[in-house]
Amino acid sequence: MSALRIHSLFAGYGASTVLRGIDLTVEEGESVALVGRNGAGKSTLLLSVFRETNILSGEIWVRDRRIDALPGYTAAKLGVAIAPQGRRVLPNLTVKENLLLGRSTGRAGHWTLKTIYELFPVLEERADRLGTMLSGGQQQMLAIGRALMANPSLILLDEPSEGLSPVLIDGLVDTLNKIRGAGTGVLVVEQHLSLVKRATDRFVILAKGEVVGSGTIGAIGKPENQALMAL
Ligand SMILES: Nc1ncnc2c1ncn2[C@@H]1O[C@H](COP(=O)(O)OP(=O)(O)OP(=O)(O)O)[C@@H](O)[C@H]1O
Repeated sequence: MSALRIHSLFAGYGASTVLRGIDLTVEEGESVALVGRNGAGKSTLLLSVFRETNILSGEIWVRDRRIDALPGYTAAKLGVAIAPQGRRVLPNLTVKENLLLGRSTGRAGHWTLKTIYELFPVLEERADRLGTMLSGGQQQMLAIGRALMANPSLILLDEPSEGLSPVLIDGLVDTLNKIRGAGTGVLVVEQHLSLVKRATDRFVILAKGEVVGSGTIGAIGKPENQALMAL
């Protein structure tokens, strides 16, 4: 059974339609990169899973449940977590409190404070500091850690490398591979092709709200795919 299946999805904001007939599937434990230019609709697609957009038609399934007409939190209840773009660390909470917040919507499983601290030791060192006192890279770790605390079967990551230095991007590659190794599915919006090449199985290219290409990750550098990514 697929972790996520989106079929012929049309969605947008208010009167504007952004996504035009999207088909996309992520299998259990699979790691998929969603690529394409700014404004292609990648974030809109992730947000649609939580009904934070205006869904016009089409279907969204999480495993065997169709959720496109159910409340936005349904995806979370069924085991999908999101680390949204811009990190959204809660300003008045400590690092530890931010992490525990992630657990409140989730299930039991591999990811606990202990395993998150093993993944990101710096978060344990700074557990009692306010989340907003962390550096950009550390806030990114916190956002990912908070999403993992829900023990999702699928995690959606929106541009996790945004603002990270090359060294931190290497760390992010390791993190994504550890998440995959723990059996958690990944759908990651990402512009850094060097990152997705090292940490995902497959790619899907979005342009102007449509899927225009896809393939196994080894083919992402082919000229025809580069051309589709520039559309
Ligand atoms: N809250 C919103 N209200 C209205 N339009 C929006 C909103 N958010 C995004 N859009 C529009 O939807 C389109 C797709 O944006 P989206 O953020 O999904 O693209 P993206 O592929 O994630 O690109 P980026 O990398 O820039 O985030 C753009 O034209 C954008 O201006």
